[in-house]
Amino acid sequence: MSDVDDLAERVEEGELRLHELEAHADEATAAEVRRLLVERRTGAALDTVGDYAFAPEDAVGSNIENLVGGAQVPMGVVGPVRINADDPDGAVSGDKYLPMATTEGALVASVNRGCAAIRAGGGATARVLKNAMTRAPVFRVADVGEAAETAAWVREHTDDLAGTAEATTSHGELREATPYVVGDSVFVRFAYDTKDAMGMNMATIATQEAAEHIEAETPAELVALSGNLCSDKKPAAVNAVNGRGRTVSADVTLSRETVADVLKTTPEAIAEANTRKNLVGSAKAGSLGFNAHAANTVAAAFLATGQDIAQVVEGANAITTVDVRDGGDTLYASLTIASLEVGTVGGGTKLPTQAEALDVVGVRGGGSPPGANADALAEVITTAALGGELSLLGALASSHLASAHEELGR
Ligand SMILES: CC(C)(COP(=O)([O-])OP(=O)([O-])OC[C@H]1O[C@@H](n2cnc3c(N)ncnc32)[C@H](O)[C@@H]1OP(=O)([O-])[O-])[C@@H](O)C(=O)NCCC(=O)NCCSC(=O)C[C@@](C)(O)CC(=O)[O-]
Ligand SMILES: NC(=O)C1=CN([C@@H]2O[C@H](COP(=O)(O)OP(=O)(O)OC[C@H]3O[C@@H](n4cnc5c(N)ncnc54)[C@H](OP(=O)(O)O)[C@@H]3O)[C@@H](O)[C@H]2O)C=CC1
Repeated sequence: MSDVDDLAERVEEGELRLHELEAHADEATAAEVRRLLVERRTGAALDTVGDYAFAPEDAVGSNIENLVGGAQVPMGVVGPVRINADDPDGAVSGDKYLPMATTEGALVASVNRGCAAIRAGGGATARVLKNAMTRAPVFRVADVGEAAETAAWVREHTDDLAGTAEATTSHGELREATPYVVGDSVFVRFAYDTKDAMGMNMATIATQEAAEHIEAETPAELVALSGNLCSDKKPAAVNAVNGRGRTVSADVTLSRETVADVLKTTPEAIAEANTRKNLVGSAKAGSLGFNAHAANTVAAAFLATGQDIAQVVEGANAITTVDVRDGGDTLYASLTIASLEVGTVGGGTKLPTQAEALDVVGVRGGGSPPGANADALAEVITTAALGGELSLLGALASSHLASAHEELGR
């Protein structure tokens, strides 16, 4: 009997649990045993799932549990994204390609068209305006008096809390610790500069120590290390207003000719579509996203480059503005993403296809100075997403959305 059959039988007999296989076999064999068992129990064939390119030992223990194989998503590329041309003040300058992984036909073509328009306009300007990954524990106190006492202590001891939190990391820096009181609950929203890491593990580990410091010095007792005022992976106005991860803005000015040649419409039609759709429509919908589809570029770039895909929720907190200028000769457009949570170290960024995708952008690993690579990635994603906004607004304004998806998307 092979190792695989023997281990599968031990699981069937209840001697081993599915997640205990790595204690008895290497990671590749453990995954093979799981595929066999899942195939037997469900009738599914997992031949393609089992045909994956990463080394299982690189993923098990840091990226995945109960590994069975790999999910493959087609990857395309857009660009070049022309950004901060001859402008040394941005985190990135020049022409960059951006890999995008998606199954939505017409998406890459659309973002690519927007990038062509941006190039024709001489390129976009982009800036990271804030870098603040947050974690907000919730504490229990007896009453409002104790809550006020705790909040005051936090406000007066931010430097002490920074010392405690930063002892857990050689890269993270505590920027803010903002208390919020709701009756007998106290929340403290810790915000860190996490350099090139997206920073959720880093911030969580640092905040555990800081929370224990608060418990030692105040009447507060920790209830939950994440009290949802962070706010991670849930739609939340706090992120849209205060930012989370990188807050990034990009803008471009296009000539009337470029709008006509590349986007097949006029500046006025794009501006009207933006106002009625992205502003009025979003307001009527009660949306946090005053944009057309920023999440499309964010999600596809996140999948390609090893980001935490659930944080597309925050990446959709974006506002698109459009303005007809110079008496109708030009179209000004901007996209501001309030909470774009990206890293070039940590998480999924070390896996092979993801690392290669980061190489395409030129931002694999730690930057010089630390934080520079994640800032650059944030600027490139935001600029490409601005291209996506221009292209979709153009398609809507010229009634090309349905036909484009008939042709490329089904
Ligand atoms: C499909 C296009 C781009 C055609 O657009 P077009 O203007 O007919 O294309 P073109 O052949 O004239 O080419 C113009 C440029 O587009 C790019 N381009 C053109 N074709 C390709 C291609 N095959 N592959 C790669 N790039 C392509 C390329 O950059 C090209 O320039 P060139 O390089 O040739 O100098 C256009 O009609 C379009 O963008 N439509 C909109 C589609 C779109 O934005 N879909 C997004 C997803 S919709 C969604 O998920 C969200 C939604 C809609 O529900 C949100 C909401 O509620 O609004
Ligand atoms: N714990 C949680 O609550 C949550 C976790 N996640 C997951 O967290 C992971 C991402 O967390 P994250 O903290 O980014 O990654 P990691 O946990 O992988 O940690 C990254 C570490 O890399 C080190 N590092 C080396 N070079 C640099 C550099 N140039 N800049 C910054 N750090 C550097 C830092 O170590 P050092 O700190 O020692 O300096 C840093 O803590 C993802 O897998 C995500 O899915 C997502 C949501 C919530």
